[in-house]
Amino acid sequence: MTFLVAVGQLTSTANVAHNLRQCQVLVRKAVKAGAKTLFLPEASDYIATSGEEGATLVRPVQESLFVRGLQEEARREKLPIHVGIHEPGEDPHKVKNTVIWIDENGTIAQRYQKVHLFDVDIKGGPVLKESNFVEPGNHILPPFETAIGKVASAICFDLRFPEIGLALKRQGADIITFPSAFTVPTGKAHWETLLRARAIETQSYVVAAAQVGRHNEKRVSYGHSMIVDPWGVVACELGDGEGEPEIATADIDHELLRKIRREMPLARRTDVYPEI
Ligand SMILES: O=C(O)CNC(=O)[C@H](CS)NC(=O)CCC(=O)C(=O)O
Repeated sequence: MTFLVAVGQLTSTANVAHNLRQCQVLVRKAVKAGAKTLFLPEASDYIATSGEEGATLVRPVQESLFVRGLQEEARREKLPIHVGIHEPGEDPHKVKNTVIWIDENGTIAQRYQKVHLFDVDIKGGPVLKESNFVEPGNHILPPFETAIGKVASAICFDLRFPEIGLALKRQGADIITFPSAFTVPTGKAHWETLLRARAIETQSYVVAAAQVGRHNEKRVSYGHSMIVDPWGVVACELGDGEGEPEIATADIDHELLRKIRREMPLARRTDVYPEI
């Protein structure tokens, strides 16, 4: 069985209403292309200039015009949407970096909170301290059954930790998602290699919707949203241009998944190293 899916790419800013309109354009394009699910980037609801600005924009999902707008789209188009957002933290000064699965009825059926936070200080490169304004999650979300297969959610910087992908695969994932907002220097150096490595070692589809371009005077994202097949082939990819939000589509082919897993079983030596 084969299912066409779409990754959407946009440039979120601090204007939540505008970001929703951009995502609605992506929904239109995904529907027109015949996609059965739309995957949107990390922080699609907003990318703020500071943690303080973010704190003024974050809303609980029930009160979020962004989330409610996408729930309406999902229900109207019968199109599941996987989208990265922010939610209020337990600490009023912090937020949660989450991704939600809105099913074809418009219901939020799944939710994952990013467990690895991006705290870097690279000489001549990005300086970002996500833990200053984000609370980390403490759980992996077990892969969940959907019409396109078993989907597993991880977010952006989680991509650098093979353990999370391996754990999700062991729990039954067919498709592992990494909604992202990668920086340009780290994206150039590592993005495609990491995504392909995760696909090859888990023998799973990797779906990576990414933010692109200039969000504000401080932040630019790498783009290059892609879907990688379980053999490590880049099945579709977008560029790094700003402007109209764009989608790319690829098939999730369950025959190919089964074939690759059958032909090259990755039997682990858990007597030699720990099981993940
Ligand atoms: O909450 C927001 O506003 C959006 N979140 C992000 O952009 C996050 C945390 S700052 N970005 C990353 O994790 C980039 C990782 C990366 O670039 C790498 O691993 O190289």
